[in-house]
Amino acid sequence: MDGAYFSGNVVVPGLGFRWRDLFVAAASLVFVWCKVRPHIPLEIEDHIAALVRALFARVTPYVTVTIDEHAGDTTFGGRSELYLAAESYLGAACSARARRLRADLADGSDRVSLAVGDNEEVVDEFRGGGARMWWRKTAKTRSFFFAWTRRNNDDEEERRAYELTFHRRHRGLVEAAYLPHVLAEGRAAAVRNRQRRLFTNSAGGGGGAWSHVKLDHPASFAKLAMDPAKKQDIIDDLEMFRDGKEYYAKVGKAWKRGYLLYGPPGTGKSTMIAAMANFLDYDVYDLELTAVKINTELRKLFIETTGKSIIIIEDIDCSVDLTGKRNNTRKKKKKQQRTMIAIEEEEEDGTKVTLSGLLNFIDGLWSACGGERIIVFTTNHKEKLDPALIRRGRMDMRIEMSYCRFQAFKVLAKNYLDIDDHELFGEIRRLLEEEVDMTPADVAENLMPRSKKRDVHATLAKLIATLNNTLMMPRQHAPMDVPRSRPNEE
Ligand SMILES: Nc1ncnc2c1ncn2[C@@H]1O[C@H](COP(=O)(O)OP(=O)(O)OP(=O)(O)O)[C@@H](O)[C@H]1O
Ligand SMILES: [Mg+2]
Repeated sequence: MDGAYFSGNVVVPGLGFRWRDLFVAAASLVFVWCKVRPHIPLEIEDHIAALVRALFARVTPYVTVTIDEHAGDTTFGGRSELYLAAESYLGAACSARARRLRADLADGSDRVSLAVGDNEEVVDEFRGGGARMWWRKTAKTRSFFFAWTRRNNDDEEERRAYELTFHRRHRGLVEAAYLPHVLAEGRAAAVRNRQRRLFTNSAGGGGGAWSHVKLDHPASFAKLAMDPAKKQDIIDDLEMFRDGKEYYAKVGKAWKRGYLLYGPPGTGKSTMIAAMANFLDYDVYDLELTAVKINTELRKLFIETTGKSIIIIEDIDCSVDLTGKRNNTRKKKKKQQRTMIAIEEEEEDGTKVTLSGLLNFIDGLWSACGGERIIVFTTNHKEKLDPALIRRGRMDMRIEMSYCRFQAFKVLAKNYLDIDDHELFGEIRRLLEEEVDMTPADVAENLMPRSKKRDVHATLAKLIATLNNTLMMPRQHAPMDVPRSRPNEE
């Protein structure tokens, strides 16, 4: 007759009063509490809550860990890194099970991120359900005034925290494995949600400081016109790097990698860097060396870069004079109108940016400020670079961006005309492979439709005519021409 215990007139076993009385007493308590609560100062309410928790703690086997939003140090704007990681972790791993969520745009991003709402409880099954974790986000308003002043009180301060509750037998597991797991996964989710940024030190920052804009470049490896085998090598190398945290730690190397991209203008060096950043989901720091006056500024800029980033120094041969001899003819080029920085020898007083300063930063310094950074140099004149700058170990991969050959053309034809094959491809192949050096930028320009009505045949015929015209012109070996060669990566 178990069910009879719940009929109102039945006496609660062992206690000597009826269920109905128990129910009325509990309801009265709740009623009184609701009435009185708005008039209780929060400090007292906290004490009552602590008392209730302490009473419960005596009878329950569950342990609760609180992760407060505010932290002592200001690294994350005064917020606790663990709190932020827990927020991202729960948003990614458990929000599907939550019924009350908060949507937000992360830091000027277009991506909406979801977080678990206030006072919502979500359950996380760790180790395939072997350990159950209950998470609750709590938000309390702390006021130093009494409750009747609370509603319109601007001095109110919100205390947010995550409460993690688990069975006490999982205590060791939570400390040793679960919280580190939350931290790592939460950091990774935060990186995925963030708006990537393009930092520059030339605009606004006064040369010695970074300013940033939203990084939103459509480049991708799929759209990059180059030899497919070489492209695959680069993708493999980047993947190895991205997933190589443990490997770098094991061999005792700083988790960084250097790339040198060289080739004539318009062969896709800058496009390749954008594709790399998009592929890896990294930020980009575009370091304008000519805007940096002294080594100490350069050091500061390097230290301020964060992990998961690509630091690029474009046209390195124009930014730093590696021989100390200035070449007057180069001044004609727009980008070479920049002030040259004499770096032949490091100035005694350390007031100039020098080659040795640059090498020091590349080698030593950044290994001390965290990992996961890629540095990319670009140049139109590889032969003019100081061997010290591009030796193995500093530049791990040297990639030649070359004139457009047939395989690269096929990518552009797909991008611009949406075709995989055409009767004119044979002629284009012959011209590009055997006769004419044309940059992918120029080929792409010829493939751009001139009107809404796209005439593929006419466009390809026009490209052939342009290629033939180029063939007619006497070939100039401008100083920036790299010797014609098949794309090959060193
Ligand atoms: N390999 C390529 N694949 C696809 N598009 C390309 C390629 N190379 C050039 N382009 C097109 O040409 C434009 C100019 O290319 P990009 O700026 O990447 O050349 P670059 O090698 O960096 O030149 P520079 O040496 O002058 O800096 C790009 O916006 C892109 O549209
Ligand atoms: Mg470029």
